[in-house]
Amino acid sequence: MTDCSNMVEGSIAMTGVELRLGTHDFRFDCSLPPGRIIAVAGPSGSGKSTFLNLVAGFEQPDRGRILLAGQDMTGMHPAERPVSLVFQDNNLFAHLDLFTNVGLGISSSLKLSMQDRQRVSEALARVGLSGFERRKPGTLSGGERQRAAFARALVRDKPILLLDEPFAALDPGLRSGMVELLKTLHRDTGNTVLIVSHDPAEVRRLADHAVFIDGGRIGLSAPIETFLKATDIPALATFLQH
Ligand SMILES: Nc1ncnc2c1ncn2[C@@H]1O[C@H](COP(=O)(O)OP(=O)(O)OP(=O)(O)O)[C@@H](O)[C@H]1O
Repeated sequence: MTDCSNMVEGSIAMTGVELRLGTHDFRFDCSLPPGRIIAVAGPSGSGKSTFLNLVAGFEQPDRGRILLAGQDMTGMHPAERPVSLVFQDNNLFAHLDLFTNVGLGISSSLKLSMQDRQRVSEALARVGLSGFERRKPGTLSGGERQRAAFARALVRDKPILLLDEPFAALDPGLRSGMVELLKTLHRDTGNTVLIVSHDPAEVRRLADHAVFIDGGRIGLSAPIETFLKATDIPALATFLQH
């Protein structure tokens, strides 16, 4: 039977991907389901951010191919890929107000049409930040800043959303609110979410599918029910116990 998953918008596949960074070797092969929330877990230094950076295009493989939505994206610049990103430190520009920060998700030169401006306002409303348009990031709480970063990702309207520990800097109460917001946004957009997480409880609450990375290799890529039962992989068993 032919595997058609790569043809679907939002699918992520790596074939024979190899990369060397300093003394570290990475080798990834995977085909991830589109339209799902996919957790990327693993010990510190195992290669989770590197995996995301390869999908985003911030790292280029020495060998192998990266396919997004069925298209070969190997060698392509991050801006050309069907991805948007949210990092732990939200990457907002401190000297620009929220409207402008979110507008940058649409146009780096801030040439915004009336329709674009409408989209910025709608994205801010969707993350609960209506009325915050003229506020600078420094006047916001950590949770509000992270919601603004989500709004910027939303206006980009890309089929794949990459999240590198987006809630790590937030306290537990805010984290759980952000997990619910992410689930709602995912339900509304149907995009593929790839989220690096150190927190097994977060993985359980969020993910449909999970990838476990250990020593620069994928130890397991499986639906969440299988993943949570795979205690025969010692490093995964340790992760799940935390
Ligand atoms: N540009 C680089 N040059 C040399 N080594 C690098 C480079 N980038 C990453 N590494 C190393 O590769 C390994 C994997 O890094 P990576 O950031 O992908 O791990 P991680 O699983 O995301 O870790 P953490 O959970 O601690 O954030 C680390 O040991 C890191 O120091």
